[in-house]
Formats: sequence, structure tokens, C-alpha cells
Amino acid sequence: MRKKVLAGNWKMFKTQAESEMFLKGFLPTLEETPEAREIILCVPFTDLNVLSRNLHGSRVQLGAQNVHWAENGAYTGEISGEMLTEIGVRYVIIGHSERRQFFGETDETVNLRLRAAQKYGLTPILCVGETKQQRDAGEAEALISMQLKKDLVDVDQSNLIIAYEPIWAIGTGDTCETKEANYIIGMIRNQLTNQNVPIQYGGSVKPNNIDEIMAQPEIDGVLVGGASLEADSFARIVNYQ
Ligand SMILES: O=C(CO)COP(=O)(O)O
Repeated sequence: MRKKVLAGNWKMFKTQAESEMFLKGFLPTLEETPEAREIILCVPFTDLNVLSRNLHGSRVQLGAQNVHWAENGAYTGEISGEMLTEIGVRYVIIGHSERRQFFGETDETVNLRLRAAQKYGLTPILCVGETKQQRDAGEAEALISMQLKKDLVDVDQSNLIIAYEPIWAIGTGDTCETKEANYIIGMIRNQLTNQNVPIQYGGSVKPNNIDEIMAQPEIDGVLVGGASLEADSFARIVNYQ
């Protein structure tokens, strides 16, 4: 049985004070959440310490949104694996479409970051997915296959999560049809050597569509942006039926 993994990606939202407020509302809602579900919050670097302190003893795992491939060095604005693990970070999002689109991330740098994350004991959440234009041109499957091929060179598939995030569904309220997301995730799985890699769906996941998404046989979890910012809505998502 593959693990169910429910992760929030806070992107560039929440001060430390706002993070504490969120936890006050969110943590008590986990009492009835089935133990087998892995719950992760991937937060801005400045919030990591606050969460690390407040999550101590809770079942929520801590995630970051980027990691550099070098051990240390003159890389202004970057962060190392050791800096993250030292404060209790276990997961890191790599290759999010916003990093690829706005910050020059390429399949080559994604691959370097994935390997570095694993080297420093982090579990990477690799994001792949197509644009609207690529989907309309019938190129989605070929594009995703190519991303996987390049991104996963020499990556250990026993310590990996993949998130399928169609770019046109991110932040738009335009969810990918659940059967279609299920189909693409099945196709991603066919390309992996390890059949136990959890594969998530991401893109406008909300309290009102989570049950249908999680009912799909290939979908092992979700990577949630906007709806992970409010304690109530993220609580509804992790407590899906
Ligand atoms: O990019 C996402 C998660 O990484 C999805 O964002 P939304 O849930 O806001 O569409």
C-alpha cells in the first residue's frame, strides 16, 4: 500500500505570527485524522523555526520550498540541506512550476537539487506538469515524460514523492478533471522503477473537491496551495472521506 501524503505549500505567504495563529486552529483538528496519512507543511524559510518549535510532538512534518545542491558556498539567496535538516525539516519541494517559470529553474538544476536533498537526508517532492498551451497541443504526456527522464537521473526512487501539477490548474480554480489527473498519474507511475513512490495531484485542490480526488485509485495525495493557508480548509482536506 502506498502512503497517502497531504501537503500544504504556503508559497510566499504568512509571517511568523500568522503561522502560529494557523497552528492554533489547525493542530486540534487532527485528533481524528487516520494515522496512516502523512501531513506536511512546506513553508517560507522564515517560518521554519516557528513551526519546528510548535510542531514538536505533533504528527505534522515540516517541509521547505527549495534547497541548493552545494554543501555551502557563495550562493546568495540560497539555502543548504544541512541548514534545513538542522531545524527539523524532512521534506522539500523541488521544481515547482513557479520556480521553473520565474527563477530560471531547469531540469538540470532540478536534478542537482533532488540529488542534494537526498544526500542530506531530505525527501524531495518533485513537481512536474504541463502548460495550457502544451495540453491544447496534445503535448502533455510527452512533456511530463521528458521532465521525469531528465529530473530523475541518478535519483533514489525509494526516497521520493512526485506531484503532478498541471500549470493551468494552479491558483485558477480550474481543477484538472479527476479522471484525467488519475490517468496522467498512472502514466507517471509507469515510468518509474519503484512502484511505491507516492504521486500527488496539485492544482486548485479545495475542500469541495478533495473527496473526489482522493477516491481516484492512482492518486496518493495532494499538494495544496491556496486552500492550505486557512486552518479550516486545510483541516477539511487532510480529513477527507
Ligand atoms: O501550486 C500549487 C501547490 O504547489 C497549487 O496551488 P493552488 O492549490 O493554489 O492551486
